[in-house]
Amino acid sequence: MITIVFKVGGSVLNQLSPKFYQMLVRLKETETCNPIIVHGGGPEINEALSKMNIETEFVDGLRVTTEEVLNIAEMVMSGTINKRIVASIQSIGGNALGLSGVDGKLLQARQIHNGKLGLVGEIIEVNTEWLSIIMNSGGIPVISPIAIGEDGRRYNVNGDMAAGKVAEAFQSKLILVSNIPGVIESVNGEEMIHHHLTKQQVESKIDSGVIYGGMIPKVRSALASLKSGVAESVILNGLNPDDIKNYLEGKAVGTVLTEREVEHV
Ligand SMILES: Nc1ncnc2c1ncn2[C@@H]1O[C@H](COP(=O)(O)OP(=O)(O)O)[C@@H](O)[C@H]1O
Ligand SMILES: CC(=O)N[C@@H](CCC(=O)OP(=O)(O)O)C(=O)O
Repeated sequence: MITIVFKVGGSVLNQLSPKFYQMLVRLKETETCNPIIVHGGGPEINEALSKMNIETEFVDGLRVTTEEVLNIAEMVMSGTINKRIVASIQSIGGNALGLSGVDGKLLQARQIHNGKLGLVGEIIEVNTEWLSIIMNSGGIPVISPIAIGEDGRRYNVNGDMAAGKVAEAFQSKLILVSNIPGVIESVNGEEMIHHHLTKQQVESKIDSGVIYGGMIPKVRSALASLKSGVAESVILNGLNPDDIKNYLEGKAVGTVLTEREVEHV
């Protein structure tokens, strides 16, 4: 059975309709695919930090992470958010197992940018054995992107980047579920969605500022995972559950990312 990695962004987590989880449970029950959820939690981490009067800063969509910030990110993502998703799936009869990248060394990371962003990591290895055991036992893994280093330290990893690496490890499709209908650009005062973007187009839209903030790690990790054999990556609107259904039925929704130009876009 094929695996599909669903990255659920913090932007959309609390607004997802029960239909979303029902669809995942149905995909699993009908043996259409093995879903894996990797989630984020940026807005809730911001909220927790602000309540504690801790300032936070992002560089190209990545949070500068001190030990203090890491502890809060872990509390929010591996604790509250992860268990909330697991409970949502369980409440509709699904069987979910919530873990962070630290558990069972599920996600091994190393520090990036020579530590300039603090305890921010990138995934170097995914423990597919543990994940396969969960999936083969009927479970839906729900993963929080706090990872563990070979040095034994925990690292904060952007959710999109973690999801891209999990998709890469399983050579699976990657569906990035966010609160926008895809990559949007304002042309002559009107907003349009790019239904298809290549690597080259993405880089030029980052340079020109059309793609900014949290969309940067999203598009970059989607493209990076493609290089390693992932069939396709797509950015979809989780606020419209039909988007995902339509996408799985082969209809043109959201923004599909490919290495190069393809026909039928
Ligand atoms: N060209 C773009 N099209 C759509 N959204 C964009 C674009 N560039 C930047 N963004 C921003 O990226 C956000 C999605 O990234 P992020 O907030 O990290 O989402 P998530 O929490 O779902 O991972 C959008 O809400 C929007 O503010
Ligand atoms: C290093 C880094 O930036 N980590 C992210 C992890 C959460 C995340 O990615 O959340 P979204 O998916 O909601 O954006 C952060 O601390 O916000």
